[in-house]
Amino acid sequence: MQRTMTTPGTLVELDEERAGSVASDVQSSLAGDRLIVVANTLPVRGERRADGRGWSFAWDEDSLLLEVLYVGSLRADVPPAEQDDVAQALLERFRCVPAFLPKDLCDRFYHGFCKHGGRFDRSQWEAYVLANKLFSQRVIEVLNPEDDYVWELYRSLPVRDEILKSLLNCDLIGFHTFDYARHFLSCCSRMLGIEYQSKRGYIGLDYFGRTVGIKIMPVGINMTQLQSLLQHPDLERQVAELRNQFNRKTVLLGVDDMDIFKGIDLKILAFEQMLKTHTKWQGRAVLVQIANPKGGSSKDLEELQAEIKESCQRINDQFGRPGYSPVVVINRTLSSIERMAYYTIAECVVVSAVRDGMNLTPYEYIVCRQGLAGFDDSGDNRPRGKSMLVVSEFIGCSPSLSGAIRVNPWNTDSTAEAMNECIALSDNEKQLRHEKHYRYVSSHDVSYWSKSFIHDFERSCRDHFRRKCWGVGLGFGFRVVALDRNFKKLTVDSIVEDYKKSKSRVILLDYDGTLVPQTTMNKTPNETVVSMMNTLCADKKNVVFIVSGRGRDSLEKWFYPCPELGIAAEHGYFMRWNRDEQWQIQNQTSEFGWMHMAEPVMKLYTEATDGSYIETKESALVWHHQDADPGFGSSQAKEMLDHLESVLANEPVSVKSGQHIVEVKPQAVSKGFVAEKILSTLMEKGRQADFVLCIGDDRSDEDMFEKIADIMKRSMVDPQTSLYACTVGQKPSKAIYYLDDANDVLNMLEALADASEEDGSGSPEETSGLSTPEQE
Ligand SMILES: O=P(O)(O)OC[C@H]1O[C@H](O[C@H]2O[C@H](CO)[C@@H](O)[C@H](O)[C@H]2O)[C@H](O)[C@@H](O)[C@@H]1O
Repeated sequence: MQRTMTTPGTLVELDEERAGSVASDVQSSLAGDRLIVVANTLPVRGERRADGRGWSFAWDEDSLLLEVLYVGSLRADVPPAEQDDVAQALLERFRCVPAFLPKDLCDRFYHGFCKHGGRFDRSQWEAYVLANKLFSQRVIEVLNPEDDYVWELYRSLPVRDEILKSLLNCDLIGFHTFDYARHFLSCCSRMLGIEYQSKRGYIGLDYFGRTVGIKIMPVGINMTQLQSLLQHPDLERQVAELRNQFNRKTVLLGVDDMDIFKGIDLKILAFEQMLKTHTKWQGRAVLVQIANPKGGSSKDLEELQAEIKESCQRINDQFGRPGYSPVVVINRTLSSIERMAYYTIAECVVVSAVRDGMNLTPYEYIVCRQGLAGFDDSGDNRPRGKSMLVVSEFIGCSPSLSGAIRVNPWNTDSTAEAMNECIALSDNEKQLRHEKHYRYVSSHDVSYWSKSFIHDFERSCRDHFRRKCWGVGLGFGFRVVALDRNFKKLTVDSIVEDYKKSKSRVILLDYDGTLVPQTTMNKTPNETVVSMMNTLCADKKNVVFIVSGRGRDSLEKWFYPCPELGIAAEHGYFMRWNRDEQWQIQNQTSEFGWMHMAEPVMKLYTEATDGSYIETKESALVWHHQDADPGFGSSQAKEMLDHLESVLANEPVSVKSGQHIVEVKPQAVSKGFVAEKILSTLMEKGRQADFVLCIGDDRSDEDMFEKIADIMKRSMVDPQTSLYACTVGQKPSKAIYYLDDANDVLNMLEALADASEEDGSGSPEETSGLSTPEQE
């Protein structure tokens, strides 16, 4: 996040000095453009020295190493007294900034919250929040908001609102697969009502004035690192030992962390099934399962381990013989070289996780099976390696491995068949599949992935230098908001002051979402609103209008007790200056043949979208989807908007979406024209306005804000006019002011009502007069 200023509560601008005051000693020693990677664990392994004095650290060769500054936790329990020294050493030697998480917190946040598939546990969620807080404190210590890019690597996203909204403070959010991104986008739509747009191949979500980029790119492995391990002198020896141990048997291999999502139990059952149905493999095939212990304990994990043990016992009893154990489970963490030796001898790797992030096991396997041989000299550029994969369709690497056999791991029979097919295929077929995979894995490695991300990252942040971002709120309420430089909260004192000074005022008020909250079921204005309208209207300096998309019947009924109130209904198709006046009809629109074209289209969508309905107004048709399934309703609305636009392309209408509605209305009708009409009528009567207040919450109100700004330029109002164009809710708008909600609007109007004079006082020449042009 660049150029972001953070402050609790409402919008208050921080000056550059204060914003930069988070700079620490660490930061000043690492000045310049930097990328900070925040991840659960640092790519460093730490061990207490044998003599017990101090610590030794080394890069973790299983991690993805990038030339960046890392912030993350350390996989070692460092006592508080030693933490400062360890932090200093890690920063100087590894560019790593450790967040020291107490072991108990680590267990609850990672093994508990992130890895537990059962019921929601609030204390684990609190641990997750606390752990993230500790991470963020470390990030803040080293962050230079003007120069740094922060890249956060999340491993799981199991909680809804808070995590979703916090994530949307980012500029770019990456996913390994389209499938994961699709779920995320659907959550944004269903929970927050935000729809994505796709422009030139890039997906973006508009949120609080910013565009949050969505990137889909699976991570790769570190080819350089793996290839150097392939040259390790121990590898050849270890491969030879394993070949000897498995003595020409066909090895199927599983390499997984021991946790409840990896489907190790399902894999073993499928292997048993394969031995039963394809008996030729009895005595010839071995399943080697490396189960890397990850620490942590739970009832689920204990049950799983007991089940695995029991299955292995059963299979080995039934199919084993001297010198042959069909299932071998290795319950320890292997060194990288040992693991590579197993990959090298395996005919097939089986990944049967029921859920996983990316899972790079198949990628490592493919590279090991290629070995250092490169391409042979037969001239056809064909690698000599053979590799076969059975992969769960629920893991991130699955879509990239087009030569693998994809399975639903819950389906034991089909996984068993896939295992058989993999090992039984011809060598030629195995080579072709391997070739395809190797080309992909070797070209889409981690450096390709990180370059692509950094490129998109820079593109997403490019705009920041032109716009102003603000940090608003605290904790989970924190949002990054990009707004126009002049956008500010409307303060009651300043508007009241201008109100009192002015002599001819125009007050234009939208209805839904402005005078009544969008969430209220009963839309009738309450007594306070009615009485406030009357007080404002009683001041002869005021012209007050309700400017709404609603039909004239309801507005007329609701505001019957307000005889002096002007009403513009159906976005101004109908207008009257007070209750005694006849409705004026926007006379440029008399052709409504388009309704016969629009209605059947809306009917189609209504039939297909449970909870939706059509509202037929005198000049417009509205399709409502507020009561439909949120995700489905908004996707149908999008589709309908396109559909109507193409059907009505040659008609004089506009098709617009609003708060859970899609509306078709005459082109010549808009709230902007209403504003223009009122102000020009007053000007013609020599009562140019010198105070204009215009408030609204949705897109149709933006027409008013735009038109009023234009009117100011065209001198239709007094050059000294106090112009208050105000949107409801902090969001990008053509208005210069905002109020937070309908409550704020009512408080502000109440202050204006209090400052009003019942008969407008002043001398007659000073008043604008409320009589309509017609009455005069
Ligand atoms: O211009 P406004 O005063 O903001 O009115 C705009 C629309 O208001 C009505 O729709 C709204 O209320 C409906 C419930 O009464 C709700 O279902 C919908 O989502 C809201 O947008 C009215 O029915 C529309 O014709 C107006 O255009």
